[in-house]
Amino acid sequence: EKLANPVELLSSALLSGGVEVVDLTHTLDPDFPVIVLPPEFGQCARFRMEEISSYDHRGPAWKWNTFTCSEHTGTHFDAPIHWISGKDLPNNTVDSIPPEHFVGSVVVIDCSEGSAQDDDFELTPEIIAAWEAEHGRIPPASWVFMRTDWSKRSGAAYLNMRDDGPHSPGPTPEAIKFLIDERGIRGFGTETVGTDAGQGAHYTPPYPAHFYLHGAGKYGLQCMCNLDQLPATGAMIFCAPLKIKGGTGSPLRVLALVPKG
Ligand SMILES: O=C(O)C(=O)c1ccccc1S
Ligand SMILES: [Mn+2]
Repeated sequence: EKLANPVELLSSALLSGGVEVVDLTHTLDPDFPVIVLPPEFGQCARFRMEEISSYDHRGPAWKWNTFTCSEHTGTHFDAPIHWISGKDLPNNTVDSIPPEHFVGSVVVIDCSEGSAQDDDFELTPEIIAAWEAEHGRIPPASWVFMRTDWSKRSGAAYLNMRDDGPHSPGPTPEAIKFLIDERGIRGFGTETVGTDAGQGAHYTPPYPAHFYLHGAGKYGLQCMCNLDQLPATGAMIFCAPLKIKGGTGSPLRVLALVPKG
C-alpha cells in the first residue's frame, strides 16, 4: 500500500482543521521597543514607515510605503555572523543558511511562573533536566523556546530598564552550552528583546546565548509572542528570514503548526 505523502498529509490536516497555525510574531510598529545598548555603542532602529503614494497624484491607483528598520527590529531572526564568535563560519548569513533550517520542530520550556516572580529569572541546566524528566529528551535539531510571558508586557515594562540597565529573563551560560553541546539544538527563541537576559552583558562570556549559539552556527529568534499557545512538545515552526545579502538577521513572520486534539 502506497505510503501517504507527508506533504499531502499536512495539507489535508490544515484543510480539515487538524492543525492550528499560531502566529508567534509581533506587529512591526514604530511603538514596539527595540534593544537599547550602552550609549557608547551603535543603536537598533525602530520600525518606521513613509508613504510613497495613496491613490493620489503620487500614484492614482495604488498605495505603497517605504519602511526602514534594523535587521534586529521587532520579532526577528539572528544569524551566526551577527556575533563575533560566528563571524568565520560557513553559511552564516541569512541569505546563505540552508532553507531546510527554517522549518523544524520546537519544544517549549515554560519559565513563566519564575519570570513573573523575578525579572532576572534564569533558565538553568536544572530546569532543563526537570523539563526532560517530564517531557523526554530534547530531540536533536529542535528549536528550544523559553516561554516567559514577557510578550504580555508593553511600553517601558518590556525593556524594563533600571539604573544598571535592562532586567529580563534569559538562559545561563551553562544552560545554553548544554542545549548546544549535549542536545544539538538548531536555535533558541525568546519573547524578550534578545536571546540573552537583560543583564546578559555581565555573564562570562558576555551575552552567552549570542556567543555560544552563533559560535556553534546556531540561530536565535527573539521578540516572539503567543508561546503560551504552544504545547511543550509536538509543534513545528516556519522561521524564514528575509534573504538579505550578507545579512546578520531580519524581521520575519514566525508561524507554528500545532496538532489539534
Ligand atoms: O541580537 C539582538 O537583537 C540583541 O539582542 C543584541 C544585538 C546587539 C548587541 C547585543 C545584543 S543582546
Ligand atoms: Mn537579534
